[in-house]
Amino acid sequence: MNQNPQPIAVVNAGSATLKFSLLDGEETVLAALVDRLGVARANGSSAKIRENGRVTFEGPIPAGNHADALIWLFDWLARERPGLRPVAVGHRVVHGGDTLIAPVRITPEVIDCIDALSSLAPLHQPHNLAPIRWIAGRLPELPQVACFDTAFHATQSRIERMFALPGEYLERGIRRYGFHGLSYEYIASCLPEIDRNAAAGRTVACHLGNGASLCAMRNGRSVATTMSFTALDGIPMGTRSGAIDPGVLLHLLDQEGMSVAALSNLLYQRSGLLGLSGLSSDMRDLLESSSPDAAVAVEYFCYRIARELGSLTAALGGLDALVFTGGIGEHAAPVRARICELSDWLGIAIDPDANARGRTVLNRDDSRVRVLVVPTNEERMIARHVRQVLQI
Ligand SMILES: Nc1ncnc2c1ncn2[C@@H]1O[C@H](COP(=O)(O)OP(=O)(O)O)[C@@H](O)[C@H]1O
Ligand SMILES: CC(=O)OP(=O)(O)O
Ligand SMILES: [Mg+2]
Repeated sequence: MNQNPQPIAVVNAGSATLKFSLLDGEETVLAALVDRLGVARANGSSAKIRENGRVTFEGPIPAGNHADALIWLFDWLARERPGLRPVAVGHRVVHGGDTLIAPVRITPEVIDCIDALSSLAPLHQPHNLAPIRWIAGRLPELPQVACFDTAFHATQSRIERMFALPGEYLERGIRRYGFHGLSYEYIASCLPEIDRNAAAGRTVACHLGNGASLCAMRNGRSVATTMSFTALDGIPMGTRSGAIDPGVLLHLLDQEGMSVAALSNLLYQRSGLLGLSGLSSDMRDLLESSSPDAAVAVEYFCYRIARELGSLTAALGGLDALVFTGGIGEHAAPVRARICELSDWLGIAIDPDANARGRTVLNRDDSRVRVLVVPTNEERMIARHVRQVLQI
C-alpha cells in the first residue's frame, strides 16, 4: 500500500453476513467478514479480519445485526488502525428498480427510493439500508455511493424484460430486472485479458454462490438473466426455490391457507439445496455427505443450471464461452463437471484434470466452447464505481 492511503470502504451486506473491505486502488488492504448475523446464539456473531491476506482478528463480536456489525468494525478501525481512514464508502444495494439504474451518490432522496424497494428484496434491501443510515447519521461528512445489482441488466431488450401480463403491470415496474450485476460487470471487465473471443462474443456467466443466477452477455453487456423481478427466480439456490409454477403459490395460499409470511419464509429460507437435501444449504456439506437426498439436491441444482444454459444460449443465438464464478462456481469441481457433462451437446468438453485443479481455462483444445473459472470481486467493482462517481 502507498504511504498515504486514501482507501475506499465497501460494504456488501448479505442476508446473514456483512462483508467489509478497504481498497486502495485495485488493492484490497483489509477485508472483514462478519458471519451469522441474525442467527440466535449466545455469543452473537463472529468476525474475521484479513489484512494483506493475513488474519489479524478472529473471534466473536457483540453484534446482532448488520448495523451493529458495522459500528463494531468502524470502532475497531479507529482504535487499531487509526491511519486507515476511509475517504468514501460504496455499498452494494441489491434492488435499484426502474429509477436507480447507475451508481449514485447517496442523498436522503436516494435512501427513500431504496427503502421503497425493500419488499422486492426482503433478504437484502433492509440490510443494505441499515449501514447506509448509520453512516449518514454518524459520519455525515463521509460521501456514500450506492451501486445496484440490477443496473448491469439495464441493457436488456424490452421484450426480455417483460412478463406476459397486461401492459399496465409493466408500466408499474412489474417486470424482469435481474441481479448479481456487479459480479457480472466485474467478470465482463476481466474477460478481455483472459480471452478476447469470450469478451467480444456470446458468453454465459454462472454466478453460483448462496444466491445463484446465470447471465447471457454479448460483448460484455447483459442480454438475459435467470433472476427477474426478485432474486427468487431462476435456478435453485442455497435456501431459495428458484423458478416455480405460480400456480403452486396460489394453491398454497388459497387451498392450504398458508399465510403470505409463511410462504415467503418457505421460498426464501427453507427451499433450494436446504429444502431438497433436508441437510444443509452449503454445497460443501452436500458434496461431503453420503445421504441420497444430498445427492438429489446436487443433481437437481446441476440439471436446472444446464437447462437454463440451453435457454440463455438460445437468447444469444449460440455460445462461445461459459464462465463459472461465486463460491460454488469457483470451488466446487464436481458441480462444474456435472453441468459441463449435461451440456456436452453444446460442444462443451472440459479437461478433468484442469477442472480438478481449478485452473482458469477448463476446456479441452477440441471444445467448441471456451470454459473458464474467473473469481468474482464485487467489492473491487464497487470501489471503481465510487471513484468514478466522486471523481477521486
Ligand atoms: N470449497 C467449496 N466447495 C464447494 N462449495 C463451496 C466451497 N466454498 C464455498 N462454497 C459454496 O459457496 C457458497 C458461498 O458462496 P459466496 O459466493 O461466497 O457467497 P454469497 O452468496 O454469500 O456472496 C457456500 O454457501 C457454499 O455453498
Ligand atoms: C441477489 C442475490 O441473490 O445476492 P446474494 O447472492 O448475495 O444472496
Ligand atoms: Mg453473493
